[in-house]
Amino acid sequence: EADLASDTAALVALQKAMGVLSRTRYWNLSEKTPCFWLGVTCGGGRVTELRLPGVGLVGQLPLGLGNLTQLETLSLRSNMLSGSIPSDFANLRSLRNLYLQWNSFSGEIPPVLFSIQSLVRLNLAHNKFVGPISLGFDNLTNLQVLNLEENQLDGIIPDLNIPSLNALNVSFNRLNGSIPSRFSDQPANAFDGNSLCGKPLSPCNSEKKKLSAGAIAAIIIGSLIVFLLIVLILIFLCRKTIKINRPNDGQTMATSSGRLSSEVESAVDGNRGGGNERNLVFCRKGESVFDLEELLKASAEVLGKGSFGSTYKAALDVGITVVVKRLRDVKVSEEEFKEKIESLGMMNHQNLVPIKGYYYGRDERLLLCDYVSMGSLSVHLHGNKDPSRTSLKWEARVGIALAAARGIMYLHSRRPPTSHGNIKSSNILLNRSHTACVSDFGLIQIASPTSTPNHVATYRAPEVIDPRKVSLKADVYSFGVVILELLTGKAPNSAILNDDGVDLPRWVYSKIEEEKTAEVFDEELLEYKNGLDEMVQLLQLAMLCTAPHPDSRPTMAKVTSRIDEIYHSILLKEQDTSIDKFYDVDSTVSQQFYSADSIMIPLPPSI
Ligand SMILES: Nc1ncnc2c1ncn2[C@@H]1O[C@H](COP(=O)(O)OP(=O)(O)OP(=O)(O)O)[C@@H](O)[C@H]1O
Repeated sequence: EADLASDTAALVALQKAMGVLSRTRYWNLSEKTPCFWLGVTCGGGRVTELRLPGVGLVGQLPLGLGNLTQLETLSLRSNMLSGSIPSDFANLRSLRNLYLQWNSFSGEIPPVLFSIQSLVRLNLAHNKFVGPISLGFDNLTNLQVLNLEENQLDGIIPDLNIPSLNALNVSFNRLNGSIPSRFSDQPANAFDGNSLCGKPLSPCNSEKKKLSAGAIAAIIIGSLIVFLLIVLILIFLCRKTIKINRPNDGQTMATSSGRLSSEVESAVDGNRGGGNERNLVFCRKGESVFDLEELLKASAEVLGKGSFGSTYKAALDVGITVVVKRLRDVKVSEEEFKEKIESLGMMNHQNLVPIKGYYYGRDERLLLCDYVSMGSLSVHLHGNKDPSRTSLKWEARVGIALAAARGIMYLHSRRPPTSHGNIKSSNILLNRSHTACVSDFGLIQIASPTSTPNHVATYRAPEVIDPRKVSLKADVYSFGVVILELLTGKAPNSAILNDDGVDLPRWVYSKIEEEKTAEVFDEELLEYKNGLDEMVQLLQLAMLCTAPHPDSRPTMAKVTSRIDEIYHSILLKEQDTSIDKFYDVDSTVSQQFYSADSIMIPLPPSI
């Protein structure tokens, strides 16, 4: 007979398989009941909810979870789970909500899911499921929401007969054919990124009328003429130098586009000839799926002009989008440049933006990295002050700080340790899962900043006179400024501060000294009255990081573990208040990161 003891056994099996849960702080085995463990909710003496989103679970789910026969909600979203779904999930007879999105589950959609008839919401989006969408879904007679977005599913969309289903999303798979008419009232974007036709997308050309030979010949000749005209226009356009408008503000995305060649081709050409043609060098085998010619042909957009030169987003014809950085002022020899970039290219961590490769010519040095699509932290915090915009939630801010800290800690823990040298909010980028990744690491040691924009200096530790002489402790200082930026919502180079001639740490110090600590926090954070303790803890950490003397600053390892504790304490509180909006009610992760409305709650005058 199943009881709380068998629930506990299931959780212990999960804990054993998932290293991260072994930290007794979160799942303390000496407690009599698991009902107070992180992410666990009980009802009627049994475990009814298990929510562990984004806690770093890695590997395959073990057998045993099937013991949780009263479980109603299982959320393991945004982890790094892989493999398949254990067969004993068939025993989860009460399961209504299963959220497994943003993991790396693979193989065909496991048939065991089709036996969980109680399912109401099933989210398998952003995994690596392959194969067809099975008619087995028809067994799920209570299903209301099915999200299969961004997997690698192929074949047709079967005519699933699930009367309760009111939201289906199969976008970004490899599906083809016509959309069954029963799904024609779904939004068109639920089918994007496939080869589908029929309502709500454009109609399928099912009726092929017979054409005469003459008509066919006329169509072919007509198409050829149009094709030739297009080619001629394209050749004309490519020869003409297309001026790319640069944005005035480095944080604004340019909208006008042209070819990358219009910016860099002449300088690259200068390196060619004499039988000494140079090409792109890729850091990892298997990435060299395009060459310099193709890169130059890519359509390009200026992302901004940073301290090392201009940065472009280049969309190649092969379907890959990369970021190209022109390093204006490379100070090291070619040999040193190659060695350094190749060693930076070996840095492999989920919170770093990987360097893909480079081009080294006489007049032109290009650096290639992955394009990170959801914009920089700087843009999210300060980009658009339109009152109707959505603000970055408190939990998301701390999650970003934690992810960035992990990326930087990875650099610091290399042998020999690598300093980042240029930590700031425009170098912390958010990927599609809103995970923060740190970019531009190590570049300061090979390229001199062409200019020293004000905003670089505002992140720089006071002891750093020569920006190339960076240290691990100087990184900790810059990261401390980023934390203050997250807490205050103020850009370190903002006019309010700079007009008074103070930098962000000094402004915060002065507020604390005046006993006006409450004024330090971003107004948008005031709605999280429950988070005040953690805000103060994070503020204390940021103050330590920005201590004027480098020896007084903690190491990145200490900073990371402290933020980790603060983050988990926030998760635990959310758990206590069981605010459903925090997790999974919606099928998209992004909606969980932002809150639209901010309610002003007065803080005590001093803390
Ligand atoms: N890999 C990337 N993916 C997406 N956006 C990027 C990427 N790298 C840079 N950006 C964005 O492009 C813009 C310009 O970047 P760039 O690195 O040239 O300048 P910066 O970050 O402002 O200053 P710095 O050169 O000192 O790092 C910034 O808004 C940055 O957030």
